[in-house]
Amino acid sequence: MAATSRGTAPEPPDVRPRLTVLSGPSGVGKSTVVAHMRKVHPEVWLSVSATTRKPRPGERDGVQYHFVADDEFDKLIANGELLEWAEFAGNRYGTPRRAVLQRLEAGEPVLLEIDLQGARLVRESMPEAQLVFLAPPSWDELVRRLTGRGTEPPEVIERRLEAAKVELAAESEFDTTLVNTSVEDVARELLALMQVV
Ligand SMILES: Nc1nc2c(ncn2[C@@H]2O[C@H](COP(=O)(O)OP(=O)(O)O)[C@@H](O)[C@H]2O)c(=O)[nH]1
Ligand SMILES: Nc1ncnc2c1ncn2[C@@H]1O[C@H](COP(=O)(O)OP(=O)(O)O)[C@@H](O)[C@H]1O
Repeated sequence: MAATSRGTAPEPPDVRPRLTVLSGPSGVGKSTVVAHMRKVHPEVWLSVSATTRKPRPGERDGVQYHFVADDEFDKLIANGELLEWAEFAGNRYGTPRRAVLQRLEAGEPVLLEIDLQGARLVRESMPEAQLVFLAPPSWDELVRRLTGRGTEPPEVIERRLEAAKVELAAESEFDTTLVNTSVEDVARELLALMQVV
């Protein structure tokens, strides 16, 4: 043992709020869980992504997403303004870098709700992030939820179900799996993982 380390106190536990990444197949209930969590704990900060997807009815710019044109998204990438980005089912999605880093530096927990490719990129650039996988109770229930939401035409649902198969196969890459049977239970478990409660 090196002399300099003798008698030194053990490292204090790492109490820095961590970056938490929530991922899971389209239709599993990520947005529903996050909306419930924010209703119960409005102080929890959720990153608002930029996307080239068109808004769904009821979605507002700057709330669910920053809805941007293709060339604007190109600029965000070129200027290094995205922490990560990915193409998902024909649209691009990315996490604005500055806002996330500012919150983490201010000591606040941060939640990203992003796809599998984005989760992998975050793991590479920020290995201290915790990756949480939201799983459906069953494949049939996932199909029911995605179809029942009624926001996408059949060909888009088909594309998202193809992506879902890939996402489900990657569950073991995540630190924790939460099965979305009850929105309230999952939201509570997620808050506990984020050390909010
Ligand atoms: N990589 C990445 N994925 C994102 C980002 N924002 C949203 N996503 C993911 O993109 C996918 C499609 O999102 P969306 O079109 O809103 O559909 P929904 O999640 O099925 O309601 C989901 O898996 C989201 O988690 C982001 O900033 N980066
Ligand atoms: N625990 C749950 N039980 C039943 N239905 C759910 C549950 N969680 C979400 N849903 C429903 O499933 C559909 C997809 O949820 P959504 O939050 O849009 O998924 P995602 O954001 O993962 O694509 C919505 O119609 C939502 O109301």
